[in-house]
Amino acid sequence: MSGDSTAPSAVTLDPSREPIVVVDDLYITYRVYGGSAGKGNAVTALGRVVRGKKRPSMKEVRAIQGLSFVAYRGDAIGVIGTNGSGKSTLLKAIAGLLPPERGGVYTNGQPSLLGVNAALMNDLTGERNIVLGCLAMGMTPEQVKQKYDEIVKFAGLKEGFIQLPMRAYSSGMGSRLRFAIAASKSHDVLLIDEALATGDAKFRRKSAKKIDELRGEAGAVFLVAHQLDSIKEMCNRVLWIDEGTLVMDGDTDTVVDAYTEATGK
Ligand SMILES: Nc1ncnc2c1ncn2[C@@H]1O[C@H](COP(=O)(O)OP(=O)(O)OP(=O)(O)O)[C@@H](O)[C@H]1O
Repeated sequence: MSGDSTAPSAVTLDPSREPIVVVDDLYITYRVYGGSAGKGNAVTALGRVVRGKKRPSMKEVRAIQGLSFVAYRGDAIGVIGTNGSGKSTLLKAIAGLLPPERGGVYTNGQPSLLGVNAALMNDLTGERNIVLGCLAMGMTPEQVKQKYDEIVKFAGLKEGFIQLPMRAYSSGMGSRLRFAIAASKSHDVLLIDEALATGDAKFRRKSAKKIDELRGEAGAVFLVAHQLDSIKEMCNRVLWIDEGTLVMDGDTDTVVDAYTEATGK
């Protein structure tokens, strides 16, 4: 190392393993425009341009600040950190949903983000959501038919609920169905953001087993969860991030123990 504090944090590759995700000196910044100049719609913006006024005040939130690591085939990586440390931002960046300010994310294959707000339609029945969700993941109608029963069984909803609109589901039921849909297909890179948080202990055990299977077929799995138990059950490796920087990257027990000691959680 040169000792230059602005030098990018380098990624080191293990040549004996297949890299699936490379995050290289990644910076993500959100820009939030202040409210003092009125709402930011097109009319007010045009008015400002006509009157030669400046843009409303803008605040930058540096959510990820120079993060680097490599995920290899078969890795199940837990991402931990306190509220606002940048976990969800990192997953969205890996999914390609946020442009890097600097640095880059390279994935070998298609990333799929399964989040608490994964796009299921509240007014449609569970049944319709399964069909639409599977089609959206690229399955053919024939494949959807083959997978349908397995998804319903895995979600394990109470009798009859699959025919009800999803707005009648509890948050736990919704997250079970979301997970069941996502897990019905193997993914190159599967990103799970708190989607299992509302499941009960039995469902979490079932999910842990499923994630293990997916790890076998998938490239890599990432899991953001506040319950360290889920991370311990499901992950072989953990990234601890704080204020958008990497505090520790290592095997699950070592990192979770260090995190618990540092934060008292
Ligand atoms: N859409 C957004 N616009 C502006 N700032 C944002 C946006 N989303 C997140 N942030 C900010 O970016 C930082 C990281 O947020 P992020 O949601 O990634 O954290 P997190 O670790 O997932 O938090 P939590 O554990 O509370 O879910 C925080 O300071 C947050 O306020």
